[in-house]
Amino acid sequence: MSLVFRDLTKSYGKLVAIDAVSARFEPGLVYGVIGPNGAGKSTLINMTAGSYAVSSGTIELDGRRLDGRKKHEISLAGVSRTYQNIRLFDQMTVLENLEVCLYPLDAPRIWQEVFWPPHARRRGAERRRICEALLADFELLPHADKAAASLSYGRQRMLEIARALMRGPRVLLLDEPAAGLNHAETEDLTDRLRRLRDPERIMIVVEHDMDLVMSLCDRILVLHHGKLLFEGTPAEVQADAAVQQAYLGTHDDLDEIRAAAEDRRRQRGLGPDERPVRHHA
Ligand SMILES: Nc1ncnc2c1ncn2[C@@H]1O[C@H](COP(=O)(O)OP(=O)(O)OP(=O)(O)O)[C@@H](O)[C@H]1O
Repeated sequence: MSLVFRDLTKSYGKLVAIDAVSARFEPGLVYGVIGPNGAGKSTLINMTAGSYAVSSGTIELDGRRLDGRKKHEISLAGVSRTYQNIRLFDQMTVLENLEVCLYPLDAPRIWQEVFWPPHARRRGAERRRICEALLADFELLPHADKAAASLSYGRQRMLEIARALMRGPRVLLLDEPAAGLNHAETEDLTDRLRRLRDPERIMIVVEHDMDLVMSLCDRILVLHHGKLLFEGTPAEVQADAAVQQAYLGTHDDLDEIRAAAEDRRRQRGLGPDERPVRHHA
């Protein structure tokens, strides 16, 4: 099983946001996608998840085209995602936010639940058990019956990731999962994402937080103005002269990445991140 981009391109009018990107993703590995603001990272995620149409090129999973398919079809093919801006059902409970993911799977048998109450009760209990197990993994079980909107920002992020896992995705796309989290929450998130590594799963993480990317990912893709500038291990990315020169190596560019991370925190009404500055290059 692999996910393959071939000459993937996305244009918005005259702006080419993703420019002939080719890449292959293998299961069992965690991939980081980095690049300054506007490099095209979210566009890549949005095309893979079917939120944005592809302008040209192809996306294949297991040799089958994903591009051109509808969002729910791509989801059923095993692709799941989280969003840069958290998208939960705010008024629903934490548990209900997970439960809704199971209804489409139950849809073919839903008439049994309508006409046969004991079956509905049994299946309802089963759904609850599945959701509670996942909530326990994410330490959210004590909050199961609270409204999602009442959770702290960090817990909402965790709930969104838990929701993305509900159908056991083969491709998990995480768009800036650390955005707006403080230092301790980011470390906790990094540990959790490490535990989601699975021999059957491809994980792709778009992130500005270099500590998270460098410590979590097996391979990193560097995007620059929509083009794939470099792909390699964290050590290779940090050591590559071209990447250093074009992206990581200058303080201006590192400052640009940090400014983007701070920007995210400000957008979410959080204070500045006070962790010590660490240089990776
Ligand atoms: N729906 C859209 N319509 C028009 N232009 C868009 C749209 N979405 C993104 N763009 C543009 O495409 C380019 C790539 O944007 P994208 O959000 O993919 O970058 P990014 O690397 O994820 O940036 P950031 O780190 O700020 O999230 C940017 O110039 C952006 O303004």
